[in-house]
Amino acid sequence: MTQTGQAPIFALATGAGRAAIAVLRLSGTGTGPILRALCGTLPEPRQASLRGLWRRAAGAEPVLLDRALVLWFPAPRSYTGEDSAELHLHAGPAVIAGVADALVALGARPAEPGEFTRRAFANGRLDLIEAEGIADLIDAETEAQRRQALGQADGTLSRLYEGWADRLRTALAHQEALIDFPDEDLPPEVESALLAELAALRDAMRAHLDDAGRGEKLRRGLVFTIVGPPNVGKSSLLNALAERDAAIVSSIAGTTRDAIEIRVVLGDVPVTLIDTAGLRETEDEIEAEGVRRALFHVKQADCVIAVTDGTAPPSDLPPGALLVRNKIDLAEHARHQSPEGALAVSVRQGTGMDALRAALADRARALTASRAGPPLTRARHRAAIEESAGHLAHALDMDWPEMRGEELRLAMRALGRLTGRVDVEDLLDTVFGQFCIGK
Ligand SMILES: Nc1nc2c(ncn2[C@@H]2O[C@H](COP(=O)(O)OP(=O)(O)OP(=O)(O)O)[C@@H](O)[C@H]2O)c(=O)[nH]1
Ligand SMILES: [K+]
Ligand SMILES: [Mg+2]
Repeated sequence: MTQTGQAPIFALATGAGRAAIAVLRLSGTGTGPILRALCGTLPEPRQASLRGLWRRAAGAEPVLLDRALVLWFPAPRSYTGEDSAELHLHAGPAVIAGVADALVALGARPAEPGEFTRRAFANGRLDLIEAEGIADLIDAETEAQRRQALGQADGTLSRLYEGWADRLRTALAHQEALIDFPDEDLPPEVESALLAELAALRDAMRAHLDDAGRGEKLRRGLVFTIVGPPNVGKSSLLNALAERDAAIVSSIAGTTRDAIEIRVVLGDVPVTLIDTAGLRETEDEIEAEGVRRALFHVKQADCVIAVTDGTAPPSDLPPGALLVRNKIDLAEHARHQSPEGALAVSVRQGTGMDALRAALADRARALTASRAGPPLTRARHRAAIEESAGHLAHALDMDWPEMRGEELRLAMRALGRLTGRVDVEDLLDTVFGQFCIGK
């Protein structure tokens, strides 16, 4: 990883679309001279200064492109750790294009997605876990997601993993002492303390892994699938929760065929709510495909909302399904007994809907609320920690010190890949490719 000498890159840091201001970011060797060519003099470091931005071509009159606030961040005190700048332009497309052209003429090139953050990583400004936290912060839609992402971006999660890596390093040093001085009279406590520490570390990792994917679910959002027999009011329920007519409702059984997905926020967690075809035996080929899709979405769901109108709920409901008995406004349905634990509602009249919304929000929170400590948030982290814990478990099974040492080294490596300390070149494209351009 190179520390310096990176070519200058630029990108819009703000989104596309009509706006008052567009922030253009510039970073890399040569940012200073480019800025000077563009606006005459370098502003004071880290102070917003109003400057005219000029295009100067040989043999032509200089052209004023915009008057903009310019910020100059000399290395290393910048996001990337390189010489960087921000241009706060008027956000018109012609202004942005004109300045971009001028930057290209001055030797800069448009940035790849995530390239600024990748440089920040290369310059040791943040580790991989923190970089992923920044990507999540950009994507966070709810307060709960924001909190989790910030805990990762600000290093809380990295400190947990670094703490394990430090303990492992110490354990490895003790193990090596046992290998190097087999005949010395090392007190027997050294080995027993080492084994106890390895077991404690393995258990800490397992406890962190064994969290039912809470952090990963909060990051991604949840899937709640609505199922039930035809005509019980599944689509009506989806529309009520979405507060719009997303799905067709009719008195004809078999109305819904394709699964219909909408995004809602329940309990401060983004949830994809899926309405499905009514479950029944059918000769109709299209409806049968709808039923097949419904069952697929039941399998994928974090929570199944099983709707009935007082008739028997679908058999084979997954454990934890939320039972909803609809149409209690109708006399012929009101006399049915609610299945145990079912919420009785009338989607049409709104009866019981607040209780149902509250129950769904509770469910969403329960599936995602972190327990002790910062949660695991990505499959990449899970894989590395599983690998590390696996090597620790092997190490504990080994009687030969050399083999135990080898397992400990492998456990270290897996942890090192987490924060990006070792062996990560092949990972970088995957991690940074997920970023938007300009970050
Ligand atoms: N009386 C009453 N009718 C309702 C209620 N909820 C839905 N309905 C009616 O029940 C009928 C079926 O509603 P849908 O929402 O299409 O039912 P569905 O379960 O999606 O039906 P399929 O997609 O065909 O499986 C419609 O005529 C709705 O207006 C309710 O709470 N009370
Ligand atoms: K229907
Ligand atoms: Mg329907």
